[in-house]
Parts: sequence; structure tokens; C-alpha cells
Amino acid sequence: MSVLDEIIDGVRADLAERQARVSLDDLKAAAARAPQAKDGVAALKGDSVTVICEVKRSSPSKGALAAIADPAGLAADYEAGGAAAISVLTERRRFGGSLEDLAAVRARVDVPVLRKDFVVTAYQLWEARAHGADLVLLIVAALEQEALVSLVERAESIGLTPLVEAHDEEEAERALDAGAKIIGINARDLKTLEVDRSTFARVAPEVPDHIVKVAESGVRGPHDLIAYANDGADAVLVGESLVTGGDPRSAVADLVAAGAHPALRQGR
Ligand SMILES: O=C(O)c1ccccc1NCC(=O)[C@H](O)[C@H](O)COP(=O)(O)O
Repeated sequence: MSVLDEIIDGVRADLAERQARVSLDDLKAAAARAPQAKDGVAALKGDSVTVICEVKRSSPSKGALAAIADPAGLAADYEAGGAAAISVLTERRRFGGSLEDLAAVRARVDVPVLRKDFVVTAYQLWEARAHGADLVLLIVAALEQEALVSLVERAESIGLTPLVEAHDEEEAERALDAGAKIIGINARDLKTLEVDRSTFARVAPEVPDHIVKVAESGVRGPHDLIAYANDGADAVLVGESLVTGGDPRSAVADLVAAGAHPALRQGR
């Protein structure tokens, strides 16, 4: 069984437990009370390369990364450093996240918030909206095409902007066919968990200019952001280096400054 399959098995088990506790009608009512969703596309595409900063406690590839007792405080530091959006991992078993983290972050920051999880059903979209998410991750490799199309449409219909994640050219094609306006190209191979930063340069040419291109994984500092930007990234998504680095606010500020450098802006 692949790592992705194992993760999704756990996600489905946790999901069944939540579905038994919280009805879809209750979630929809909570979503109706949530603040209006912010425009994810507008937040990520601009003159500069934008930075999505992740709240990430642990991962299948690295194990424990950071305790993060106060995810909202970390997100506030990210925002103060200039983050364009905050990604909150809500998967519990392998990433140590929760919907409570998502709600706490939403309550603390003004920038858009992404629910980063392994979404396999519309119920999770309603959960995302009910806990204040503006964007939601949909992983092509985790979904049949019919389900992907349906989740993209449903997400948009309830105000969420889908960030559709691809790992190769074929998945990028599927993301486009599903109507994605934001495509994340993840450098982390879901079978080996190795990061290969050249994945972005290989896959990005398949994605038209009007689609927001997010380079995901493996950003250790400004030099990686610049490399991704030179290969066409509109935004980067950064987790590990920020939660392990000791000074998230200044690390984000350094990335944001690199993304706003005139040399990168000229080519945009
Ligand atoms: O991070 C992992 O080990 C991982 C394993 C399996 C599926 C997803 C995984 N990570 C999710 C992400 O996409 C990253 O958290 C995100 O791109 C940030 O990456 P990084 O800056 O390298 O932490």
C-alpha cells in the first residue's frame, strides 16, 4: 500500500467518526455563519512572488518537526512577515493537525487560509468552510477524475477556492480539465517522499499563464524561492523550513523580500 493510500485510510476513519458526531446540516449552518470567504486567486497572483506559509507539526517524511502549541500565534507571525496566505494542515495522524487549528488561525489572521488535508468527500469541504477556510487543497493523485471535477465545482459553489495539486504533467492536465484556477506543483514524490525541486520546472510549462502556479515543498530559503520563480512560480508554499527555523517572522520576511525583487518582477 502506498503512503498516500495509508494516509487516506486514516483520513477516512477519522472522517467517519466526525460524520457520526456532526451532521451535514449542522456543518452547513456553521458554514453560513462563517465570515465570507476571501478570494484566493487575488491573494496569490500579483506583481511579486507570493508566499503561503504552513502550520506543520509533523510529516510522514520527517516525523516530528515542531510542537506548535499556539498555531494562531505562529500564523500571526507569518502574517506579520508578509505571508499572502496561511496553510493549515488539518490531518491528525501523520501531520498532527486539526480543524481546531484551522478555526484558531482563521480567527487570528486577515489573509486567506488554506485547509490542507486529504479531501475525498464534499463533507470535508463543508468542514473547511465551517471552520473559516478560504481555500482548500485537492490532490489529483488522491481522486478519480469524476470526483475531482465534482469537488472543484462544489468547493467553488460554497465559496472555497480550490488549490489543485499535481505531481507530474498528466496530473497537471487533469487539474486543468477539472477547471482549477490555482494549480500546486508538489516537488515531494508521494511514493518515495523525496523532494525533487526540478519537478516544478518540468511540469509548469503545461500550465497556462492565466492559472496561478504554486511551487510546493522544498523551499529552504530565498534561493529556492528565486529558482522556483525563475521557472514560472507565482507563489511558493513553505512549511518545514519555517517551523524548524527559530524565527518564522523574519524567515517569511526574507522570502517575501526575495519574491518582490525587481529582477523577478521584470519577467512577470
Ligand atoms: O511533508 C510530507 O512528508 C508529506 C508526505 C506525504 C504527503 C504530503 C506531505 N506534505 C504536504 C506538503 O505538501 C508540504 O507540507 C508542503 O508542500 C510544504 O512542504 P515543505 O516546505 O517541504 O515542508
